[in-house]
Amino acid sequence: MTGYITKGIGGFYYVKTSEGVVECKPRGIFRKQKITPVAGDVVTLETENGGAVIAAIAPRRNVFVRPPMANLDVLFLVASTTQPTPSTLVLDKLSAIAVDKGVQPVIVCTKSDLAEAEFLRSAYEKSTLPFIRIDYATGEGLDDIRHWINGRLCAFCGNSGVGKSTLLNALLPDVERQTAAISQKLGRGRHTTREVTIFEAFGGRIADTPGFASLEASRAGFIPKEGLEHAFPEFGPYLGACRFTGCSHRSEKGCAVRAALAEGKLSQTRYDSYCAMYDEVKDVKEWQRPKGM
Ligand SMILES: Nc1nc2c(ncn2[C@@H]2O[C@H](COP(=O)(O)OP(=O)(O)OP(=O)(O)O)[C@@H](O)[C@H]2O)c(=O)[nH]1
Ligand SMILES: [Zn+2]
Repeated sequence: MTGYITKGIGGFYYVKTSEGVVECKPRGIFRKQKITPVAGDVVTLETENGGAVIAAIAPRRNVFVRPPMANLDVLFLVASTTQPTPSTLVLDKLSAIAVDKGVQPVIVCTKSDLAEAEFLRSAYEKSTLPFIRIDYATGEGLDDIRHWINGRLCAFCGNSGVGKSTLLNALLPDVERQTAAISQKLGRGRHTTREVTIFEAFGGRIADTPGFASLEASRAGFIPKEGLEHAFPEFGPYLGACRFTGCSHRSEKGCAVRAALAEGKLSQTRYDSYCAMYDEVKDVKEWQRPKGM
């Protein structure tokens, strides 16, 4: 029997299969191999001593350590127009890590009733990142989010106070009922919201990830300087067209990326974020790079 892990608590895992949610433990072999199953993992279950055990974990498309989850398709980067003030650098760092891990970032702008969304919209207009403006008065943007969720495993991340819970509740008014239903099945009295929990909704899956509230780019991933240009997908058409191979796109003559920027084909804030990220990693030596990210 196969399924995917919806939640893991205290060494137990809850696996959604075609026959419902099954509580199980991983086989001892995983501990020996130092592999920890995480929410989102696709697993094969077998019966051992009358109980279900995780016998195999399918190869992961990607994995995050904090919050622990695997096989993410879409990361919604939630930013508010104000309160808190948005930072394109933070958004660009997180989106770069997402792209580097093969996750589609989608920028979601909240609190459009409190301040203009124009600053954020124009920052992403020349990027390839989808930009969704939410307006609860008209319902604008909510269908776009539902479309992105359809058929995919998604998570929401953003600073405290940007409006993630508000958005989730607007999308899924019965979220509390679902949470209750799932925790009842979990039994054992372990009712906690600290763990990643995956819900099914809108033809896809949403990971409720408390940890993504404080997702810190520096902990979530490390992109070496050679990889950085690929984490800004809109640079793609210009890569390889620079005069010098190995061009860092900062000050070299004949740089096609800078030419595109000068022609207004690229966003200045995105380019500035690229340069800031490049500066942060340019002197990090091979042996100093964080492992396992
Ligand atoms: N005016 C306005 N207020 C909003 C909007 N979205 C959220 N808020 C308010 O902003 C505050 C924070 O919203 P939350 O949904 O709790 O934010 P969060 O991102 O879940 O915050 P954490 O739980 O701390 O991570 C609440 O008082 C919300 O009512 C919006 O679109 N417009
Ligand atoms: Zn260049």
